[in-house]
This record gives sequence, structure tokens and C-alpha cells, in this order.
Amino acid sequence: MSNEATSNERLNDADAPLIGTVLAVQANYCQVRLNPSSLAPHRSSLLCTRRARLKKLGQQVMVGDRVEIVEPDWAGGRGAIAGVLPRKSQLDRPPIANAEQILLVFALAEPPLEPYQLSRFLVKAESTGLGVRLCFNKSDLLTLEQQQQWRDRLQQWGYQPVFISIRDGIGISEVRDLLKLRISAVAGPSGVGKSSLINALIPTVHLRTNEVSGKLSRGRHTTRHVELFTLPDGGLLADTPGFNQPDLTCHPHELANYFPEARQRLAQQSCQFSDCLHRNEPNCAVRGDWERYEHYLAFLEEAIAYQEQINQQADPESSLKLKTKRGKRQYEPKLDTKYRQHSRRTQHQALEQLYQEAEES
Ligand SMILES: Nc1nc2c(ncn2[C@@H]2O[C@H](COP(=O)(O)OP(=O)(O)OP(=O)(O)O)[C@@H](O)[C@H]2O)c(=O)[nH]1
Ligand SMILES: [Zn+2]
Repeated sequence: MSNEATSNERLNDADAPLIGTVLAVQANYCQVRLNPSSLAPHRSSLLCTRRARLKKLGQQVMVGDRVEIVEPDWAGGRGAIAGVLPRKSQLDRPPIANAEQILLVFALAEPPLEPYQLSRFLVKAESTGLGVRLCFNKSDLLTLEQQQQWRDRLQQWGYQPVFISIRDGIGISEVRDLLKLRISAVAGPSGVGKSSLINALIPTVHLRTNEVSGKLSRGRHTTRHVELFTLPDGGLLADTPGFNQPDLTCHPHELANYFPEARQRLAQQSCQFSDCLHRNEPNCAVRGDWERYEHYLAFLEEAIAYQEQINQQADPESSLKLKTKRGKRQYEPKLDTKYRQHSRRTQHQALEQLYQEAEES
């Protein structure tokens, strides 16, 4: 990250590599913010192309990447990217490197706060492995009592949301503190105030967008590219237009880990079966009367359906079985037995088999 200059970069000698952070990628150009420690006369950023060697290696350059720049043309404000430093994290949709956390923005009203939708965004955000921060905007539309109810509810879910009102200027400094010196990605449904928040955090944001000339001047409202905004007190913020309809594509067995409530239960006690999906299995530590267990079950079905689809695409042979019907041989789809709800009978059989295997081993 930009604030963590390596000892190499701190050396104030002419041979030190020129390092910067990619703020925007579009077509063949990358806008790169130079490290403040770089020897960069009168320039804070350069418009860079990628060296042919990088393309040959299939090395993708993403926003957030720390890159080495060669052949700087200070007068023209151009340069070439010769290498990409190892990434600390990588988000694929939208593509962002080195992000540390996701800031989920929801409105308490207008549009109304839907717990199921919120849950879906939270789970998707958790599945990235990055830190997850939650921010409730439009607090001006709710009474303090109503806000407290949401606070208590989210506490049960394992989150401490920051309540803000961009309209009334409440809570903005708290959000600013969360974002300091880090790369964060902002996500949330439409109309909750993400653009308003970015404008409140970075008053010069439009100015900067206008300053960028030529290839990168299309601004943040085109959803085709992700852009990192520089926060006044350090830190970078990515708008994530592609994050708005989160599909649950995680592995069914991982899903429970994306619920803090389930994580907490699993930390205290294990399920009887290591491959427990926390549905009807006996002695399950996760199943119970926690509010979002219903959400878990619904998302699980979705994750299973997705996994079965992937398995079929990856290996059509294994997901088809040869059947002979009226003398004709044909392939029919075979259901993935791994995730099917087992009938009591097959469950019983599976249990017996498990015990048998356990005894034999
Ligand atoms: N009452 C109230 N309205 C707000 C607040 N913040 C933003 N709004 C309004 O909410 C609407 C949506 O705000 P945007 O910032 O465009 O929301 P967005 O999340 O960027 O929306 P998309 O661009 O569709 O993703 C606008 O009419 C804002 O004026 C707030 O704190 N209180
Ligand atoms: Zn379980």
C-alpha cells in the first residue's frame, strides 16, 4: 500500500525503482499515483502503458496494484509499467488488488432496509476474506429508538454498524477514520447514498475526475471500469459498480463461515460430522434459534445449485449417466448426491456406513 514504502523506495538515489499505485485501468492505459517518496518532479501521477513483456506473461494489472514504472516522461506525464509487486489480496469482481476491507453501505430507509438483502451483501462481502464494515446511511429518516433497534439487531448478527446521515453531516468523520490509510471497496444497493458518501469524503473528487485528461476522463458513472479515489487523509477508496447483485457462488461447505453467528457457535462446539451442511444432520452445532439461520438455509440452497451447475460444466461425463430406454442408449443428468437432502432412510444408511468405516479404520 502506498503508505508502506519499502526500504528500497526510501533510498533517495537515482537507481531506486519508481513505484506507484494503479488508480484506474482503461483500455491500454493505467493511471498510476506515484509514491510520495519517489523522485517524481512536479508529478503525482503518470498515465502508463503496459510493457509488452507483461502482456506476454499474462500478468494482469488491476486497480490497487503496486507497480514499477520505467521510462518516465515527466514533461508528457507518461510512463510504462514494467512489473507488478506481489498482491496482498485480490478481488475478482470487480477487479481490485490489495484491498483490505469492504465498506457496505445501506440506507435505513428510502429504499427500505431489507434484512434478507442486507444478509446477502454481508455474506458476499465476508466470502472475499477481506474485513467487512457496515455503514447505515439516512439516519435522519429514523427516530433514535428505531436506530437503536437496528443497532441491537445487527449486534446479534455480529456487526457494529456506523450510523450516518450524509444529508445532516452525521458520522462522516467516523467513516473517515475507518478508511484511513487503507484500500477499501465501497459496495451496496442502488440509491443508498454511495456517491453522496464518496463526495462527502472527497470534496475534490469531481475536480480530480475532470483533471484527468483524454483516455480516462469518462468519470465514475460509467460502470465499465473501477476507479480508486484518493482520500484526503490517506487511503484509497474504490467504487464497485459490479458488486450490486451479489450471487452466492461460494462452496456450500464454506457458507457457514460467512455468518459471524455460525462462526461463534462453531468456535464453541463442533458438529458431529466434519462435512455437516448444518441442515438436518444429527448433533449439529450451527442449527439453532438464531435469526439468520433461515437466511443460511436459503443461501445454502443457492450455493448448492451453483456448485452443481459448475460441476456439470467442468465434467459433463460425471454428471451424466448412461441409461437404456426402449432399447436406446442415452445420457441423462445425474443429480449430485453430495448435496441432496437425504431421506431418513438414506441418512440412516449413510450413518451406518460411517460408523462401519470408523470401526474399520
Ligand atoms: N434523507 C437522506 N437522503 C440521502 C442521504 N444521503 C443521500 N441521500 C439521497 O439518496 C439518493 C441516492 O443517493 P446516491 O448517492 O445517488 O446513491 P448511490 O448509492 O450512489 O446510488 P447508485 O448510483 O444508484 O448506486 C439521493 O437522492 C441523495 O440525495 C441522507 O443522509 N439522508
Ligand atoms: Zn452442523
